[in-house]
Amino acid sequence: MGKRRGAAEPVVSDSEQLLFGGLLRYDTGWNKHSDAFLQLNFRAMVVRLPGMLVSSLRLARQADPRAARTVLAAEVGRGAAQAVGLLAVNSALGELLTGPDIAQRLRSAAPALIVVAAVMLVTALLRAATTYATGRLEPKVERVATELYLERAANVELAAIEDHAFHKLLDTARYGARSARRMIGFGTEVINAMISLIAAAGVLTVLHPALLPLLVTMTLPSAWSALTNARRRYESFHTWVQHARAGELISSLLTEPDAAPEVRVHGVGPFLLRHFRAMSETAEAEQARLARLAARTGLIAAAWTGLATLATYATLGALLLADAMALSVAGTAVLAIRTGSASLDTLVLQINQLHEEALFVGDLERLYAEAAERAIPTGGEALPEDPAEIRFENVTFSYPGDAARPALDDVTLTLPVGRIIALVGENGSGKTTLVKLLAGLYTPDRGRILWDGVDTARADRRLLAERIAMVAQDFKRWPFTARVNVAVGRPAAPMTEERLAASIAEAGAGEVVADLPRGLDTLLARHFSGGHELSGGQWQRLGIARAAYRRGQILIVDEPTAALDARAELEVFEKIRALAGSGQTVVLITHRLASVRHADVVHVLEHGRLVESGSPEELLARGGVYAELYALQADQFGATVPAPKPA
Ligand SMILES: Nc1ncnc2c1ncn2[C@@H]1O[C@H](COP(=O)(O)OP(=O)(O)OP(=O)(O)O)[C@@H](O)[C@H]1O
Repeated sequence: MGKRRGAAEPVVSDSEQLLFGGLLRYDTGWNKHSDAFLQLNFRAMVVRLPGMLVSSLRLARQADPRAARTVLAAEVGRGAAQAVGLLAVNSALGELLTGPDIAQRLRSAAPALIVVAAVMLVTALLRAATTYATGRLEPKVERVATELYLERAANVELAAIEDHAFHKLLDTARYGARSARRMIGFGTEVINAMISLIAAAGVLTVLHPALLPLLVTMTLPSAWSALTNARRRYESFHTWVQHARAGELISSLLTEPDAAPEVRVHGVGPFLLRHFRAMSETAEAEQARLARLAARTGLIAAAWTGLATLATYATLGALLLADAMALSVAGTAVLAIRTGSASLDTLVLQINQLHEEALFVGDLERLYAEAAERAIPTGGEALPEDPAEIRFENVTFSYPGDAARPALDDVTLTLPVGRIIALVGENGSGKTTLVKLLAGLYTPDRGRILWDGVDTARADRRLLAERIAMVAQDFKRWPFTARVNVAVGRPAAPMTEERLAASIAEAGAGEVVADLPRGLDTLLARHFSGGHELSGGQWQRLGIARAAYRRGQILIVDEPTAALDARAELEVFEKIRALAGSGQTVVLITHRLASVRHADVVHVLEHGRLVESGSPEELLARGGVYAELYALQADQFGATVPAPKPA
């Protein structure tokens, strides 16, 4: 489809430009998405109807097969009952309107009236059954769909999570689970309305063949208006989803504990609030645009319906004038047209709602598919049980969208197992990227990472992760108890007090835990009642305890002492040395070169390239980058303290 006429170029608001560096809206124009899911025309909707009904039924069966069967049976029953009811009413009317004696007419109509009463009773019972079963079914459907969503999302590669396009899909698909829930209700209504409409249409056709097309003509305008508005809403939702996320981000920054100190000291509150208002106003303008268009479409549809109604009654009048229809039949026809058009209206509205929800469920299904494509692969070769070394061979890696500046550029180095290996280099030189590749969080664009002879690209990624314990620079401070914060290092292992105590002792975190008001059961989230907050250094020790609890073959510690005081720093390095003494491989990233002197091997990185390798002594003697950085730090301590000025 071509670009829609009159679609103005979006204007970047000042807040979008200043805070986010540009437009936050996606171009979801019809020019870009010619997929079937965006083709919201009447034909496409009708063609997709069976598929939509089947997909909601499938979800329902997956969630609760018994409830699904009850709903289906009750709805089919209800539709059939309505058809029988309509025929009975028709026959009762026929008996009542013909014949000379009113008592005789009433007697003749009695059986049909009894059927009408019975049908009403059955309908009420079936409606109760549907209400109960749907009530049971809906939350389960939402849960099943949400679980699938979360499970798939948690299983994708880190690169997918960092990819903004995938994130957009995550955002939009989030609404799919709720839509799946709502589809159940709309699906049952559609089935019901369809069956009752068939009954009404049948009666009308029997009365006069011209009446059915007239009925359809009367209903078309509202169908068109509902569809047009649904398409606009859906398109707008997709365009604005990132903008909406940014608005939520700003509002959460105003309330979240991490930002609270700066919000207060730097007076960031009014600044954020101003931009929150500006962004909300931009979004409100879009809502106003949609409302304006909806009002206009509604008016056009109403005019069209008015004309069609006029045409219908004119036709009836003409049929009467031409003696082509009896007056009693015309009366029944008016009744049938009114009920028929009401039920057709309902049907169109329900199909439209079902279709709108199905679009969001479609997003969810696309997420399932894309997440499966970008999932961490399962299976693969086993890694050697006791490798002698891990080797990076000509490894090059660029972050997505930044291919011109590789974060690692043709790096070849060896990590001897059972030793302390230090990675050194200035900010942004690629140290963290290197350990992320080692941990299998990313895979090299070129080159290989070999465990003895086995290329990790072919290895089972889950087995690789099994071997790694990592204290990342920004390790997660889980808002749970201290116990969980340690044991989450290996959640699959049974949580024993011995293992916890040993890891805490290994990390030198005993004092931190002892100082907590409820020991390991203290909740480490200030914003919950009974919650407690730790200092940066105390958190760091818990982070190291978590890595110790994991008992991985390779321990990666990225800046382990950044938040530690001088004494604690010494202690942590002692612990790390002891770990290496017990055969553990430690890959250490640190800027404190004094602590590096206990490493067995030091690799120095610069702009993503390996520039030096060797023991600390060798590197000092060589007088290269390492020696220069070392001298810079040593100088700071060597500088004489200025003598106090005489009073
Ligand atoms: N998730 C990411 N997405 C895109 N680029 C990234 C990402 N992480 C790091 N980079 C870029 O890769 C380069 C290397 O970063 P890396 O974090 O590996 O450096 P580092 O040596 O660990 O730095 P530091 O000493 O500051 O921790 C930098 O230019 C950085 O901007």
